[in-house]
Amino acid sequence: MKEQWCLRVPVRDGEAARRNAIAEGVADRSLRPRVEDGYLLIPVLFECVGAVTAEFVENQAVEELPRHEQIGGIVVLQDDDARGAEKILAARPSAHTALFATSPVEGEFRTKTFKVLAGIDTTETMYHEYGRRMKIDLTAAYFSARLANERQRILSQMKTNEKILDMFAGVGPFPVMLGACANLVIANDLNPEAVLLMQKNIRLNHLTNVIPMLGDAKNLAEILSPMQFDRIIMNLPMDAAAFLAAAAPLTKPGTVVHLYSLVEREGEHNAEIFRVFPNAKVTEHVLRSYSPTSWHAVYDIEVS
Ligand SMILES: C[S@@+](CC[C@H](N)C(=O)[O-])C[C@H]1O[C@@H](n2cnc3c(N)ncnc32)[C@H](O)[C@@H]1O
Repeated sequence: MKEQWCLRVPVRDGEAARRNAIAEGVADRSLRPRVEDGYLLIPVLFECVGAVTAEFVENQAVEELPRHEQIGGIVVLQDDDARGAEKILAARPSAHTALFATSPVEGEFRTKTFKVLAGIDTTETMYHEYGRRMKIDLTAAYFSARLANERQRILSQMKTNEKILDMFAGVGPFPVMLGACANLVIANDLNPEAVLLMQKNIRLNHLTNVIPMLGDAKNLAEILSPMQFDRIIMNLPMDAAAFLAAAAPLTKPGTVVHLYSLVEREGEHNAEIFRVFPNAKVTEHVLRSYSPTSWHAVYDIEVS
């Protein structure tokens, strides 16, 4: 068994990690895990090497490593720490590159710049999420693995034959994840690089009902009317509420709009939501804290 084809986790976390790897579809079940020097080596399918999800990695024991997030084969460190980066790559056989973000998320395309701290000089990787594969390029287009659970929550709410619009689709994580259960997904983004990656991701996942679109969300009603959608995803956390009026003509009674936003108080967007959708049923969920005074929230807006 080649060690670089295995996940290496402390034995005490081994059973949970093995179960996760099987659930994620990355474990090679034809090979038996084995113990070596206090670690459990879990064989990984060849096509999944370098591509385990951030969520999976967060479940592993990482206390002795510098803080980092793993997206496919890339680890992103919180600090500009080249020695720490080498340590992480040595401990994470599934990772090929360690990066440090040299800018915040910025610009219309919500991208970051990165410095390579260790490993292969690339910002591209293959990311796996609940059995789906996605090509990611962290400098070319926005991507975050942190909404993986949120995508499953939406999937679990879907009824059969839904028509879905994703107004800010990026490289397509929501469309790819929801596509197999939908009748049709229209997936729009302003960033041409994101749309190119999204096209690849649609193909990679053999979806024939997801239509990628390059455009400004503010023009979607004009282009897509008289279509009406069962579900609309609005994931532009700094500004999505400003696009509610643009989404409104594409809704009907019963449409559910999922509006993602960074907020500093509960109900921050209620006034805007009720102005555009009077009598809507609105539920707000906290997804995660973003800073000591703000958090990432999703508003589920059921149009009446
Ligand atoms: C926070 S990212 C979300 C991407 C994707 N939904 C995800 O979860 O990974 C926001 C996306 O909106 C796109 N965007 C920004 N302004 C836009 C606009 N006016 N019309 C369409 N897309 C826009 C950006 O290019 C970016 O890909």
